[in-house]
Amino acid sequence: MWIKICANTSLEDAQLAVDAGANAVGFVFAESPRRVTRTQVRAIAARLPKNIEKYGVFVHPSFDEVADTVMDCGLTGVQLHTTSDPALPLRLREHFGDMPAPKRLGILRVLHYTTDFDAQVGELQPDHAVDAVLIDSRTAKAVGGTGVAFDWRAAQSSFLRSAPHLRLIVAGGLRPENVADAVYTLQPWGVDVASGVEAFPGKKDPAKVRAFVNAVRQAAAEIEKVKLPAEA
Ligand SMILES: O=C(O)c1ccccc1N[C@@H]1O[C@H](COP(=O)(O)O)[C@@H](O)[C@H]1O
Repeated sequence: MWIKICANTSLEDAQLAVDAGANAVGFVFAESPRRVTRTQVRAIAARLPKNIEKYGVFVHPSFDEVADTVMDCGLTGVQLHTTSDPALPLRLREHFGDMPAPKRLGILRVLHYTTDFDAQVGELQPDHAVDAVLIDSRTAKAVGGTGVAFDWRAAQSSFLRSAPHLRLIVAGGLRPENVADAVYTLQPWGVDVASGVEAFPGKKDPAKVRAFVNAVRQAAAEIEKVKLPAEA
């Protein structure tokens, strides 16, 4: 299972995620207590292993903002929250190329789990520009980094009904104590966490980061064990 530890603000925290066994680290370029600058991320990303995926998180970004930041910071992926331009993923895919990993720019489109989830999935452009859909919660104040979980049980049937063809990444209010339950309930392709592994906003807690990754790996292994040979 793919694991991203998001909203890192220092090399120490990003390296902690790498050492704990995460597949990807993320950096928030949007309004947030965890916001970082391009200068910071360029310096951090250059010191991380080549094989760790490095995602930039953007809210309502322009094409130029995303494309310039990818090049400037050496990002390998982007996470697009609430964009008013539905064609943005396709424009980015055309710009960066439709090659296979590891050269491919990862594009994650964020949807919020609300009662109109099915409609949101229906509005996704069927252009194959998006590699995975990240399902998050939102509050009146924030579109990400909320620390609030959505109703996984209710979401499960929506996912099966409207998004069985999509790679799903679950986010929103995940913590070391509840992530296994989310994995068992939703059986996603990946998980993502920001505030749930922090000591305080903008600073990761090493014990929480390790416990989170271990809990996901263990839950994913349990799921594999009960799969029929044909499904595995
Ligand atoms: O982390 C933030 O502050 C943030 C701000 C604006 C957009 C996205 C943000 N983070 C993303 O939010 C989700 C879940 O966060 P949490 O685990 O509930 O705190 C995650 O995908 C982060 O990438």
